[in-house]
Parts: sequence; structure tokens; C-alpha cells
Amino acid sequence: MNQPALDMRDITVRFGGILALNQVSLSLRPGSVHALIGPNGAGKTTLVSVLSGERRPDGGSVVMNGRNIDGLNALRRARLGLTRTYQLTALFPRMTVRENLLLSLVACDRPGLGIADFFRWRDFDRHATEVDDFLERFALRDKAAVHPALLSHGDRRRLEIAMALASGPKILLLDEPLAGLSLADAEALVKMIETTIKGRIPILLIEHDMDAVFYLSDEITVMVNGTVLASGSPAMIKASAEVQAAYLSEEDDF
Ligand SMILES: Nc1ncnc2c1ncn2[C@@H]1O[C@H](COP(=O)(O)OP(=O)(O)OP(=O)(O)O)[C@@H](O)[C@H]1O
Repeated sequence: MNQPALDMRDITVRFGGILALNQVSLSLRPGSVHALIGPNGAGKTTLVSVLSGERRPDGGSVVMNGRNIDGLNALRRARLGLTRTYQLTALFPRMTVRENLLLSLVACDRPGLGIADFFRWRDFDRHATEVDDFLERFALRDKAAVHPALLSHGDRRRLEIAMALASGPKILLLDEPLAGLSLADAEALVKMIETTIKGRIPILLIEHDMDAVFYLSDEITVMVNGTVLASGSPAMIKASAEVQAAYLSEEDDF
């Protein structure tokens, strides 16, 4: 069997007296979409912060494509291609959509490049075709010259995911990509994730939209109170009485 893209073993995190993660283990298989679901406060975002290197766990270890990354900070993990998107979009406000995308592509080629260097060294021509391709695939062509503040929420979210993809990730951690989107925008983004990312880059997906989770995922892990309640195929999770009782029955849209 192929080695996991990410292998988390016994991750434990405490916030004072709160045990946010209690020996959580989870494996992300190469090329798969693995959803992490559970009620508010289950520990999903804390686990993603441990993976991205923003939070040091009190116990446990993380192996990425066979390499132990426990000692690496967030920047070094990002440079290895462990790429996180956030619940709130993080874009460069003074740059246009095209420049934001270009920055991700350029940064992928030159990992040490700072923002100031980028403004001195805009290699528009070399990446023009690639930028156009991203604009097209993420339905942003007519917004290329617009600044992020003038974009709709759906446009901003698509741009952020396009930028994550343009940076050449080996693994994507998508933290509630559909949060706050209209039904139409959410459906469009699910289709884009399916056609442009799924099967190519392994994704750990945190999402409360159960239709999207069950549509996109190859595997689902359910967390409750900082522990793993169940992990398996979407069909197994849907059929689990324990999961129904603890979580899914609470979800209006399921
Ligand atoms: N910085 C912090 N300080 C103290 N407690 C925290 C902190 N961050 C998270 N917690 C607590 O840790 C637990 C797990 O929170 P976490 O945000 O990881 O859950 P979640 O599953 O991502 O929830 P949501 O779906 O609402 O985003 C909760 O009890 C939360 O209150």
C-alpha cells in the first residue's frame, strides 16, 4: 500500500484545563479527499493548526509523505507544500486578482521571494498563460484587473483556492471553503474542487456542508469532543448509528 500523504499519530492539545485534542490519529491517503467533520468545538481547526505548524501539540507526531515534520515550523511546512486555506480569506488587498495569482505562481518558483522583491521583479510574461488558465478555470477572467475588496465573497473564495493551487501544493488543508457562500457559489466551488483538484492533490477538508462533504469525500473522520468517533467511507459514516446519534442528526441540511 502507498504511504500516506499525511499520517497523524496520537495528537494531543490542551488549552489550560481543556483537552482540545485527545490522542487523535488520522491518515490522509495520496490523491484522496478526506473530510473532517464534527460539531462546533470538536477540535477540527485545532488539528489543522497542528498540521500546518501554527500550533505545537502537547503530544503526538505528524509524518508527511514519509518524513517526520514535528520539528518544522509553519513556514518550512508551507515550503514543503503543506498548504492551508482559512475560514476567512487571506488575500493581498493592494494587488489585483491577476497579481495575487501571479504572486502565488512566482513564489512557487522562488520560495525565498519577499513581497518587496515581487514588486521589483514581476515576471508577467513567463507566467501569463498559466495565470490566464487559473482565471479561466476559477471563473475569474472578467475580474482579473479588480482588487479583492471589490470582489464578491464567492469570487474571493475562488481566488483564494486558485492561489493555494497556484503555489504548487503537495497537500491541501481546506478549512471551511464553503462558509458563508450562497448556494450557487457553493455548488460552483464544489464542482471546481472536483474537476481541478480531486484525485491530483490530497485534500483534508473541514466543512459543515454535509451535501458537499458526502459528494466530494473518499473518506470521512468524525470528531466529537477532541476525539475520533468514527472514520471510514461516506457510506459507512452515513450508516453509523453512533455518528447519527452524536452528530449527523443535528445537521439540518443532511
Ligand atoms: N486559543 C484557544 N484557547 C482556548 N481554548 C481554545 C482555543 N482554541 C480552541 N479552543 C477550544 O478547543 C476546543 C476545540 O476547538 P476548535 O476550534 O478546534 O473546534 P472546531 O471543531 O474547529 O469548531 P468549529 O467547527 O466551531 O470551528 C473547543 O473547546 C475550543 O473552545
